[in-house]
Amino acid sequence: MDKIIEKTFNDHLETLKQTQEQLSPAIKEAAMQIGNALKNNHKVLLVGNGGSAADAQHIAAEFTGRFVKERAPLAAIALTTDTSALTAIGNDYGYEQVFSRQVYALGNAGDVLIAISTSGNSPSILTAVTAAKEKGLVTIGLTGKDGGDLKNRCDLSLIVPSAVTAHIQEMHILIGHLFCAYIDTIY
Ligand SMILES: O=C(CO)[C@@H](O)[C@H](O)[C@H](O)[C@H](O)COP(=O)(O)O
Ligand SMILES: [Zn+2]
Repeated sequence: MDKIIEKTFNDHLETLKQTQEQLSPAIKEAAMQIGNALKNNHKVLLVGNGGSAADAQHIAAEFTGRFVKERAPLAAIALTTDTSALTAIGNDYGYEQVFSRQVYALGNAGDVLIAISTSGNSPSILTAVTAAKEKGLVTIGLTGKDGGDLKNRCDLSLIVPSAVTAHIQEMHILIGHLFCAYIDTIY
């Protein structure tokens, strides 16, 4: 176990360093797009599966609640939380459409979709991005590995330089917190 702990910390630190070096400008750009949308009375939608669903919810809650600063509540919704919508859409149309149908229903031009997928290949995430593009949303992909299909479908793709799902997720939540830190500076 000692070896596992040491290796995991070291891998995490290496991923952290590479992510800072490679993604800092893209993180800033994405944060500014989100801030711009919110300032123009648009909202942020978030999607993800498994651990990334938890990340989507975590980030949405920082916006509607607060991150660090006491500021106005901001419009963000994780499309991963409504079990009635998820089970109805999944049951009637197939799991691939659980997020896309909600994006068609709730998304408006100028809103932002944050699509979180470590592989960049989850069909439910790819269809959500397709729906978002059709409706004129700004699409930001948080991914990893080789970026998968998500890489070329989003307006902005932040590809964490790691092949390990857990470390990619660890960077995604850090990136989410950086979005929140930027938003705190403009409100
Ligand atoms: O948290 C983990 C693994 O660390 C899992 O729950 C993981 O999120 C799930 O297997 C997801 O279905 C993976 O999907 P994706 O990140 O490739 O889109
Ligand atoms: Zn996980």
